[in-house]
Amino acid sequence: MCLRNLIMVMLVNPMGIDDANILEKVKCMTNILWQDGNQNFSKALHSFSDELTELDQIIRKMILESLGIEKYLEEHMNSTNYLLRVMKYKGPQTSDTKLGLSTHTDKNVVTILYQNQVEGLEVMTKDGKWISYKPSSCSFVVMIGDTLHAWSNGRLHSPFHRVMMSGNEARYSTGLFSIPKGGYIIKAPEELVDEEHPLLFKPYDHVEFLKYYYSEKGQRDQFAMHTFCGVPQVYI
Ligand SMILES: O=C(O)CCC(=O)C(=O)O
Ligand SMILES: [Fe+2]
Repeated sequence: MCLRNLIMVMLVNPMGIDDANILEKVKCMTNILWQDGNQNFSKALHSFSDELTELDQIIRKMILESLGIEKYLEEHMNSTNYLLRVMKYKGPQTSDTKLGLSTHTDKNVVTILYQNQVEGLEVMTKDGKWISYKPSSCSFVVMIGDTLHAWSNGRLHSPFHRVMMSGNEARYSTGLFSIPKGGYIIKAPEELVDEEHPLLFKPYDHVEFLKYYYSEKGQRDQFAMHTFCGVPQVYI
């Protein structure tokens, strides 16, 4: 079991599919799970991922446009792959609240979450308060990850979030994660760095960062990105 799964050990069972927007890649996974490959399931997962990939790109385009740096659009879109994670959180069978998924920030670019009617997702506000998300069948949660926080030189914030569970019902959720390709160097565009906005993170490779994040030290480090490549700030 990898460390990523160890932190999820409490109530959640995740399954991840790399490149879920490519049908053949989804089939590789469903062929392992079902003898006949379960075509309906693989098609449903693929078309869901495909639609969310489009949504991810619309969101990222809006962000780049709002920051006035559309010229990086193509590079930005080409720098990522997509992972779909499907998760089941067991109901803890008690009215006490139990930790389903521990507090973390996402490490990727953008995450799009969708879930059934069972509540549990909580997001931390900037003043440190937890707010809970009330799910609805027609809403998605968009979460900014550490990569976009670093790339935007802090203009976008990657919030701490967690899942808290109570009661008997299982919570099912899915997340589509846009993830930087290995070897692609994440570096804030020069347009976003100036005297008022000094560089927050040194350029880095996401795969190298993940090696640190999944190390024993990294797993205990809530500010892993800062430790790994943060630029110490001098306040005068
Ligand atoms: O299940 C959820 O809604 C959240 C999952 C999550 O935060 C994650 O996989 O990073
Ligand atoms: Fe998350």
